[in-house]
Amino acid sequence: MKKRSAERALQFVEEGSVVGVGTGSTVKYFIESLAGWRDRIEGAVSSSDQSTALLKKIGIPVLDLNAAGQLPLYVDGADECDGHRRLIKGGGAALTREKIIAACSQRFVCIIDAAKQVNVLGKFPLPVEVIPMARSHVARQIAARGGQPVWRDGVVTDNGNWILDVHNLEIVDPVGLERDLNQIVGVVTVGLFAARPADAVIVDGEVRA
Ligand SMILES: O=C(CO)[C@H](O)[C@H](O)COP(=O)(O)O
Repeated sequence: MKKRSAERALQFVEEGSVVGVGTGSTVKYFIESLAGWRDRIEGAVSSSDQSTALLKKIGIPVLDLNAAGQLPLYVDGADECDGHRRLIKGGGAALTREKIIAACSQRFVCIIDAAKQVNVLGKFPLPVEVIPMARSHVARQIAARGGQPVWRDGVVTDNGNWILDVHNLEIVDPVGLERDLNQIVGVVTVGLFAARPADAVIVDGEVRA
């Protein structure tokens, strides 16, 4: 189902464009299908070292976002998706670059399988990227808000930071929580994509606008 969603996303790719590419096992299928478009796109902007390596392997030029400017399309997976196309992302620890590329893209197409769909976000632990020296401070602030932060020990993001996975959250106000957690000193990025949700979601190969 992940592969079907990934392949369907090709219909959004524009001839001669630069494509924003996310991270994860679903995106891996998208990158594989993008191989057929190698000569029809200018290149890709990648959200992680992992995706960069895969893109280069199939001969797609990886461009710097600052040089590429605004992108017509960003394709990425998600860990959870609600009925308003709001997402939890960051299971692969690439949330910061993913959020930056999403912010720079006209259309964000999210590719998932049906198991990722939820009514209320929060069953999947919410990833929060933190500056290493602020880990305990951020954890205390999150605990004071009722969350249960767990350090993803041993994981260092592509930006050299650490991840806290926050359990026990029933996220009834995703935009409010995203804004609130963003205010905590030491937080780099919250894995809630609510203020800027996806524009379209492909579930099991079916487009849901
Ligand atoms: O946010 C992500 C990486 O940071 C991924 O999109 C998310 O974890 C989904 O991954 P997968 O497609 O492997 O299920």
